[in-house]
Amino acid sequence: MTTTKKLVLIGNGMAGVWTIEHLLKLAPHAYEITIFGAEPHPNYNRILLSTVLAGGASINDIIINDHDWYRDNHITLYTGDPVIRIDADQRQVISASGLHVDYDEVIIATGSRAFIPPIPGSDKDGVIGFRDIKDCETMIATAQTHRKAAVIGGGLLGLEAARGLLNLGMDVTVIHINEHLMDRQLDLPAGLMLQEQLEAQGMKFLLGKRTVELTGKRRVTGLRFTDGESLDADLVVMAVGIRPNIDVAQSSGLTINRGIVVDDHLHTNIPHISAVGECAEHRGIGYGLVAPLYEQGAVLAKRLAGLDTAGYEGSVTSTKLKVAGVDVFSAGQFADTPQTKSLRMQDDIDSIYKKLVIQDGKLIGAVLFGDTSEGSSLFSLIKSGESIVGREKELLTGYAGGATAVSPLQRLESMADDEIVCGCNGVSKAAIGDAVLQQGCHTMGSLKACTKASASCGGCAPLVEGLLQLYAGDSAQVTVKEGMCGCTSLQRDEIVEQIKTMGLKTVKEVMNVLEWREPEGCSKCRPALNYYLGMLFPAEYEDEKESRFTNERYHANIQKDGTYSVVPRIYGGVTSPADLKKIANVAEKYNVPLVKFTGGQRLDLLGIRKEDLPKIWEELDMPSGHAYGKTLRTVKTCVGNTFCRFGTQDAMAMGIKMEKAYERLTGPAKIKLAVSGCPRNCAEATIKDLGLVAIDGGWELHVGGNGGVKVRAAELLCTVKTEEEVMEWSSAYLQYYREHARFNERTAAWIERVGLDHVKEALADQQTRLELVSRIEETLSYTSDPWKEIIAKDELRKNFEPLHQAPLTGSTTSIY
Ligand SMILES: Cc1cc2nc3c(=O)[nH]c(=O)nc-3n(C[C@H](O)[C@H](O)[C@H](O)COP(=O)(O)OP(=O)(O)OC[C@H]3O[C@@H](n4cnc5c(N)ncnc54)[C@H](O)[C@@H]3O)c2cc1C
Ligand SMILES: NC(=O)c1ccc[n+]([C@@H]2O[C@H](COP(=O)([O-])OP(=O)(O)OC[C@H]3O[C@@H](n4cnc5c(N)ncnc54)[C@H](O)[C@@H]3O)[C@@H](O)[C@H]2O)c1
Ligand code: SF4
Ligand code: FES
Repeated sequence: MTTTKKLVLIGNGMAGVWTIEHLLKLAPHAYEITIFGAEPHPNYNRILLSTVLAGGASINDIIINDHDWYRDNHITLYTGDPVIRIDADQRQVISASGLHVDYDEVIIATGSRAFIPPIPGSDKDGVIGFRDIKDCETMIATAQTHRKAAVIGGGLLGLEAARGLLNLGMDVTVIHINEHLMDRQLDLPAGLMLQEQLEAQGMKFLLGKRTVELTGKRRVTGLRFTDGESLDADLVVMAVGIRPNIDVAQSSGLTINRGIVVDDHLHTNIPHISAVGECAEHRGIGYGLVAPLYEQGAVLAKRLAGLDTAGYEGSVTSTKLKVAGVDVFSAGQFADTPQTKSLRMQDDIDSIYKKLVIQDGKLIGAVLFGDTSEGSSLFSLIKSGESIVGREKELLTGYAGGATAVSPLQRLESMADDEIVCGCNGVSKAAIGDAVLQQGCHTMGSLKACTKASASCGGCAPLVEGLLQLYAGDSAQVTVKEGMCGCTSLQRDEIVEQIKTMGLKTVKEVMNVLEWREPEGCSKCRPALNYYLGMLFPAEYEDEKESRFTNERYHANIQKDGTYSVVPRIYGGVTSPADLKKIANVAEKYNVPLVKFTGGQRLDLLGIRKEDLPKIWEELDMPSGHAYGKTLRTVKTCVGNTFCRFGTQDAMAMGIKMEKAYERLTGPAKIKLAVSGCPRNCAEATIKDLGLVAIDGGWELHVGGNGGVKVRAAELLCTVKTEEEVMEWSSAYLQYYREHARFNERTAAWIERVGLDHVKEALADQQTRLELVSRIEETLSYTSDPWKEIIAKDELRKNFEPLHQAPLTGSTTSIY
């Protein structure tokens, strides 16, 4: 007869208890289990403390296993009683309260604690880390009585803490030692984009700053920095990294380096004592994210269950910042080395950045900002180590589709059953398969409720969705794709309809009333709602600057080195000596590094510092060219019949008339126009959103063209005789597009989707056209020149002052 062995787990946290859960599945009756926890709570999801702080969940919501679970599984739980020592000779675990518990096997899973750097004053009241429920409760309580918070450390934890404190109504400044945020996960361009988006949410930053003292008597009142500057603060949250909890191991004679040294089977140097989680160090690495810890736990559980296991060989990690409204993803090695090659794509209009790091033909790292939809498939590629030769660029643009050697479906099929799909919640492929096939979960919602997959950071949602489709086939009801983003399942037309019928007037109101899943929305839905509201209520709606992308907030295009470009409006591409002189004078005075003609026949001044923008606009005294926004950009013209012997109409005059009529017009996406004086079409009018081509005795209106990534020839909408008719049809078409396209949808994609016949039909009736004309005219009547507005208002000018500007280049140094 075999006797049940005694297993003691030290540490009631995420890695340890997950190992026990796994063990119970593999060998339910093999051990009599005792768990010691230093905290007074049952096992909870530490990851979701950020969500609790941000107001998105309660403490109860984040409990993984309540007291009943321990009881049902015959586990003895001692909470609030830390273990102080293991007596390996006596095979006993000794707790602070004096308990001695016998063991056959013991697991140390004591995790980490927040690193509190030895800055003078860091022991004052009001200085805390962010690690457990207690810290979270302290922050929530402090926000009720105090206002100013400082977070030291601009990493994942610091930024999630800062977002939570903002939600609690505090004025929050993040102090970061390096020149860009999340320097352990992101490169400079992504770090800068992140900073811009968080600033727009109200977060303040002091970058490249080292704190030397926390001031105040008993309670902290402020911080002092090496450069002599200071900052007031009633609460200081330290988020500068973690240190493994090794006290028990130290007092028990285990081998310790930075963490408790373990081999591939999670053995320590003393028999029958294993370690798992953040307290363990495997092959010189201590992990600070749950996915690798669960992989360790799976190996340990198998070994303790007496099953063969190949051992743990280390993990590639991926992270996703859990801040609503910001999409950031980083996996593997993001920094360049002499052995690596990288591909980058930067879209400053929509604030999207992608970087792939490649070594020996394999993907070894990726950084995504703004559009993280490819995150999980890139991460799978990094983990699989398969060759990506020949499809690197498709992977970067996200158009890999059929070009991949292994299709996404094949990759999902070839995943091992015990591979973790949702790192945050330790959900394996097999668990998802079970939920779909055995428990009938055929929607993302039911799958989430059943397995918790995708319920934390959301980074695994595309992978979970792929598996849902793999297992459920045609009966999968994938709802996430239906909405305009993951925050809602409503489609664009439903949202616009609801805004109209319910008279919703602000982005916040729309999100509240239409029950957004993410209370703050995300970088996809916020700008979209802002546009729809402005389009529907041009007279009353106050544009929400924080919902706009960087370029539109600063009315200039941000460049890859953090400087801006300025493009003044030159109607129809026709300029004058006086305007050219103004541009030349400004370029000379401000040492503008580059002056260049754009593809749209304008002059672009590149390399301008943010703080110089208002002065330059003032001195130029020209209207904004809106080269940065989802607006009318340019009307390109040929010389037409004024000079050209082939010309049949005055293309320049027509182009200038149109540009004056529609300048400052906002749209779902940018809008480009052109006018050619004859069918030779020198202004390339047939690859524009709206292009006029002159013919004998009239004009052809071509629509839905595009000369960008996916070239599309425009289609003929109509042929008209007079300039008045040109303006009537143009206005009606542009307004119809404004009212019906999805946010971010260029006319080319829109017409491709709805069909030219639909547009022709919609505009066929003159009465309808005139109503559209009157609506576009009303909208245009409320617009004003943004540069002039900023020049005139001190409070707007202030936004351009170099407040806490990080140096734009330089090396990253670190820490402690
Ligand atoms: C706010 C926050 C957000 C996070 N977000 C993410 C995320 O989005 N994604 C991600 O992958 N990771 C995230 N992490 C990190 C993740 O929570 C940790 O990697 C994970 O919790 C580590 O698990 P662990 O079991 O090793 O340690 P823990 O979960 O810390 O558990 C260790 C437990 O042991 C207890 N203990 C310590 N000493 C003793 C002792 N002597 N006796 C008894 N008990 C003891 C501790 O009190 C603790 O309860 C986040 C962390 C925080 C703080
Ligand atoms: N979404 C997520 O995945 C998530 C969220 C929260 C926490 N975590 C995990 O929790 C752990 C702790 O997170 P973290 O952000 O503290 O660690 P981190 O090491 O990722 O970041 C700490 C940051 O603080 C900066 N720093 C260091 N010393 C500083 C100083 N004296 N002054 C100002 N800045 C300083 C560093 O440059 C670094 O960027 C990590 O393991 C992290 O992976 C993950
Ligand atoms: S499009 Fe015709 S009118 Fe215009 S420049 Fe070319 S040839 Fe001349
Ligand atoms: S990986 Fe974070 S929720 Fe699944």
